[in-house]
Amino acid sequence: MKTFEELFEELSKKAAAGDPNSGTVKELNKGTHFIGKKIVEEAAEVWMAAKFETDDDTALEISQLLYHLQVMMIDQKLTLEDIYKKL
Ligand SMILES: N=c1c2ncn([C@@H]3O[C@H](COP(=O)(O)OP(=O)(O)OP(=O)(O)O)[C@@H](O)[C@H]3O)c2ncn1[C@@H]1O[C@H](COP(=O)(O)O)[C@@H](O)[C@H]1O
Repeated sequence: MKTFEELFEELSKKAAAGDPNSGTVKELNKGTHFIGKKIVEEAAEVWMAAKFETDDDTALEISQLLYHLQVMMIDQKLTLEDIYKKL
């Protein structure tokens, strides 16, 4: 189990290191348009899981949406603080 902050730190380090085995690095290399499409896709999966699947399925889809949002934050060079200031 990991927190939102721990995941962001992990992804930021992988991005900085350019780890070739990292799915995050591969996704970042595909660019903003690709990441945006993943966010829209995962958001729809959250909606469908909430409507038709179990709580556990919905939690999984929400975790995946949060992951892709973090990838977009890194792509856009946004920090956690940048987001928290808006909450
Ligand atoms: N939390 C996640 C995470 N959530 C979602 N995903 C990615 O998002 C995809 C979502 O799965 P879906 O089945 O919905 O999507 P899909 O379209 O069927 O799958 P793809 O064709 O996109 O692979 C997964 O295949 C992963 O590629 C994630 N990839 C990585 N992480 C975590 O990120 C960290 C770094 O991962 P790496 O960069 O790969 O080392 C690790 O701690 C991982 O646990």
